[in-house]
Amino acid sequence: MLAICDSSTDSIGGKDMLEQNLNSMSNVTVLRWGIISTGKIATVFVKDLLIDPRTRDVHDVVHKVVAVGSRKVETAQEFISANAGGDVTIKAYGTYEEVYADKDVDAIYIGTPHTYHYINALDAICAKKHVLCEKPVTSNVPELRALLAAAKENGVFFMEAMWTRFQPLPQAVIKILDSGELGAPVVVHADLSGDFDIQNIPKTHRILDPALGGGALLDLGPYPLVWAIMTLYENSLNELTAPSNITGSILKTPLTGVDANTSFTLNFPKIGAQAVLSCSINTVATNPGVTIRCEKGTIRVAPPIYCSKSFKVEYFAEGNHGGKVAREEEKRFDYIGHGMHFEADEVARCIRNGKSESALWGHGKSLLEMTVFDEVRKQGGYELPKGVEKVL
Ligand SMILES: NC(=O)C1=CN([C@@H]2O[C@H](COP(=O)(O)OP(=O)(O)OC[C@H]3O[C@@H](n4cnc5c(N)ncnc54)[C@H](OP(=O)(O)O)[C@@H]3O)[C@@H](O)[C@H]2O)C=CC1
Ligand SMILES: O=C1OC[C@@H](O)[C@H](O)[C@H]1O
Repeated sequence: MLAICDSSTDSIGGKDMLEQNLNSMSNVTVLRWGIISTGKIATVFVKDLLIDPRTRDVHDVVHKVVAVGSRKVETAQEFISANAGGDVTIKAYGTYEEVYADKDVDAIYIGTPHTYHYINALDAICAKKHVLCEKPVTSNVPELRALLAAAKENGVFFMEAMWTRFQPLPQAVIKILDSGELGAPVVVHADLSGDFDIQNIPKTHRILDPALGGGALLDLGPYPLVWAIMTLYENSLNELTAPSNITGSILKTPLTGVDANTSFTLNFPKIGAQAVLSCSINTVATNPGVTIRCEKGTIRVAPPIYCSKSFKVEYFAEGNHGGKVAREEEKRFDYIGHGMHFEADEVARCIRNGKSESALWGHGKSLLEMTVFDEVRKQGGYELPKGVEKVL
């Protein structure tokens, strides 16, 4: 299982430079990953995993890709050549099952389309592998509950890949809110939209195909929602009190019937705050992508809200209720890589520490997310085709 190395051990296999250099590092946890699927986001994830953590000033964990599974072995081989420098120590498999069964794999990353997350994660969990599963974690709440029960039964770590939660910018925003300098939050607006050129892409594209959970809500909705969760649900004044009165409105595209434009709201009565959220697949994102309106000022987060690199804070003049800005600050963030390594580091640390879930993005927050999506789909009349949801 997980290898914990100190300077006196040679228990890490492989011959690449990074591993050889590990001999000079002490107490480093090496997490050995199996990658499920070879699509767009799996590519980004693997590239981030393979950045030498020391260049990111991370010295306690190291990620090693040991296996890649695809529906075709040739695709897995091409993926390794293109994204892992053709590393011959990485095993290419033509089925996902072989990755789950591989004894060298500690943790599985799942990057398949939404409606496959449940079955892929369940198979991995049943093979007693730890799991990091792309967002949205499942198609609905019952699927997620079944996965959480399976993870508990098999004693494995499970996390939705909500990478935004682990990035430095949101942590800085949360710190400002928690400092109380801006007073309590009142309204949070967040949007993630993307122009997917839906009139011209094939109807089988995952963003349009209802069988793959297509549409804006399940693909883009997790990001406005994570901002609401981070700023309102997690707000120290709210004490993790669940939102009430979830509303949702869906405008479907006649192309395939998936939601092209969705807006949804959540009330947080304990702190008197509301989240107003939206997502679209046929227009570009708003700028700012997130606006956090507080009693004494406003935070504006630049798009893309899933890995924003800057935000502005406006501080209102003392005693001014008209919103006159007395002071404005801009904060910028930069880091090596795309930003998925932060969540991978969290997985490695949680597993090293024997945790079943992350304290930052744990099971309860994924459950809240899926509860919101189920409710919004219900109110908006968006049903997935029969048989797509594996647990109802
Ligand atoms: N965190 C983030 O920023 C992002 C997350 N995502 C999430 O990741 C997931 C995948 O998105 P993305 O990488 O863009 O998707 P892609 O279509 O690019 O890749 C999906 C991969 O899943 C595998 N797959 C298995 N079954 C199917 C099927 N029936 N149809 C199509 N592909 C299948 C394929 O890999 P193979 O052929 O090797 O088996 C395919 O390459 C989604 O759930 C999405 O929400 C997506 C983009 C960004
Ligand atoms: O997670 C995501 O973030 C970026 C989007 O372009 C993508 O479709 C989505 O899956």
